[in-house]
Amino acid sequence: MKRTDINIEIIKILASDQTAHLAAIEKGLPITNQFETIDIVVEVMGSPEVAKTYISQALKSGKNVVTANKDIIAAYESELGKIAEVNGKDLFFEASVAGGVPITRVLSDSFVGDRIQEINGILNGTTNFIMSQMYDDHQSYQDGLRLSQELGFAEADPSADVEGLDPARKLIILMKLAFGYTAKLSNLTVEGK
Ligand SMILES: NC(=O)C1=CN([C@@H]2O[C@H](COP(=O)(O)OP(=O)(O)OC[C@H]3O[C@@H](n4cnc5c(N)ncnc54)[C@H](OP(=O)(O)O)[C@@H]3O)[C@@H](O)[C@H]2O)C=CC1
Ligand SMILES: N[C@@H](CC=O)C(=O)O
Repeated sequence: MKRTDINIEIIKILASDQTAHLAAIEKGLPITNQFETIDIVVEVMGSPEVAKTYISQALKSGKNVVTANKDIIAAYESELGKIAEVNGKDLFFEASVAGGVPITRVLSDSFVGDRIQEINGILNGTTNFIMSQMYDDHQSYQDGLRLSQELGFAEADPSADVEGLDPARKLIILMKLAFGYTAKLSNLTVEGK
């Protein structure tokens, strides 16, 4: 974090099951099961329902939460946002959509006085990568998908990527931020392989 002058120090890593991490603890990693001692919860588990419960409980317990979970944010941002507000905490989710750009903070802060007409972009890296592999390198679809999994672009279950659900969820998040419109997945026409 040189350019921001912010020093982030990871003091503790929360893991409920200590026995699963004995080797890491022996190596000196600061793993704890004392939830009360954590200030900021970073949720990058990806398990939709469990993660929603954890995020909600974390906010209610007075923790700020950062999540990359677009499934949760697309479906429950309003609900979780209210919980954050009531508890005087922050819920940030920049990595949930185009984190490398980035866009969520720009939409909610920098463009707050602007009227946005439309949003265009490639919202799924996996399918974009697969198609580039097929077109540029004449790879098969399966090889492109396997490589995208090996490189970590694809979700743990890549069906959300290749069936179009992943970009649809990202679009829902962007629509809320850009137009104040809360869409449901069932409102969208989604196509994929
Ligand atoms: N991959 C990417 O480029 C991007 C991913 N995201 C989002 O980030 C999140 C994580 O994605 P990704 O890193 O690819 O996923 P991975 O599956 O690679 O990693 C998920 C991690 O969470 C752990 N985990 C899963 N369930 C639980 C649980 N119930 N309790 C504790 N730990 C758990 C897994 O542990 P174990 O391996 O032991 O099961 C694993 O270490 C998802 O919400 C995804 O949509 C967002 C933007 C980009
Ligand atoms: N699986 C996603 C990862 C980032 O959101 C993608 O391919 O875009």
